[in-house]
Amino acid sequence: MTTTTTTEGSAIVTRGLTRHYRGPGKQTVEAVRDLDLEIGQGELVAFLGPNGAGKTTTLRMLTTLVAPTTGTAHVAGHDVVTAQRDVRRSIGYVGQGNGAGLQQLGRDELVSQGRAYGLGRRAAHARADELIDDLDLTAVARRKVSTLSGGQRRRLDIAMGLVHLPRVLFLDEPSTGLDPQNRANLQELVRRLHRETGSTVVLTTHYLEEADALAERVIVIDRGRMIADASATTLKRGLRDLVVLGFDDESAAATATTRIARVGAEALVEQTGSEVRLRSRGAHAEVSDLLVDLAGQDLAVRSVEVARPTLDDVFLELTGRSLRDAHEGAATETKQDEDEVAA
Ligand SMILES: Nc1ncnc2c1ncn2[C@@H]1O[C@H](COP(=O)(O)OP(=O)(O)OP(=O)(O)O)[C@@H](O)[C@H]1O
Repeated sequence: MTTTTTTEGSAIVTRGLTRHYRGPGKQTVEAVRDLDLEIGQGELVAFLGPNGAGKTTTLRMLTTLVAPTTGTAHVAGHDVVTAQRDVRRSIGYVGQGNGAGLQQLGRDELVSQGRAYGLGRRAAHARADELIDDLDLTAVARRKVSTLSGGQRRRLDIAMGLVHLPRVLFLDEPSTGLDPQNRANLQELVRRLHRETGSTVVLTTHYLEEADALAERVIVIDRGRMIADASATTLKRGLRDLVVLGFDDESAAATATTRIARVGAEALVEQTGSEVRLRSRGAHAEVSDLLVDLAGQDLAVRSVEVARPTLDDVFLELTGRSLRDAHEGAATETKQDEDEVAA
């Protein structure tokens, strides 16, 4: 059965999308709560949030792998509950595990995937060769999957997700576990794919830098709820720069902290050893006035660093917690696999 949403041009539309699981002690875990979302054709979107925020559950509902408890979701115009086959035909999904079979050659995996999506033998071979070319997989394609590096396997997984030219590509934490160089390569690959194919790309990440560098739109998720939805630039607009002033020693920094707090031009003064950290809206203008004032007090500033706001600052502003801390805290929680509340 094919259903069509009323929202023209949208790749993804959700209304009140919610998923509960049964957690330890039989209490209900609200993994995703009341998500209203609209993602247009051709957008590149990142779901950003700490461990356990609900990113994977959202992706699994949008890819028909998990049924919503309540609410609705349409992907490429099809209902994820009543038109699962249509949804699956329209999407590519690269999950957190490696999708490729270990003993197969990379190219054979691509061909098998094409066949699984209904391509004829000749078409599946042609598509595999096209992807090998496009994604620079020539060396990878001739080797057994078990011998590939983490970065090579992720690239092969992405190629497998693209075999049937999906309208919407979902990537669940594509660069987790990769070293910085491979992460940068993978991000470049995603950017290029998005540019060249015009597909909608939705990825999850808990790397702030990745969301910042890659996505046109960042949807911040925390504790199952969407708490922000905008471009990284818009999210950071209005937040203060971080200014770190270095002094000769702790006592000079303490005197400077008192002075800065008294002058009151800057906000959130905090001393750590011989450094003073503060937030400033117009760091460049304010800091030069401050340096003149401190020099007038015989307080020599030995170093000045000014950092623009990051997405971590956005998360802190929204939740009162740093994303990095939230991430570590949640990582200690246990997952109760296979103990799901029936939808
Ligand atoms: N199968 C399951 N059974 C019970 N609880 C689950 C299950 N899957 C997820 N959860 C719980 O649902 C919440 C959301 O988990 P989810 O995996 O969606 O988060 P996430 O943002 O993708 O995290 P990560 O970055 O660690 O992948 C967590 O509290 C998690 O423990």
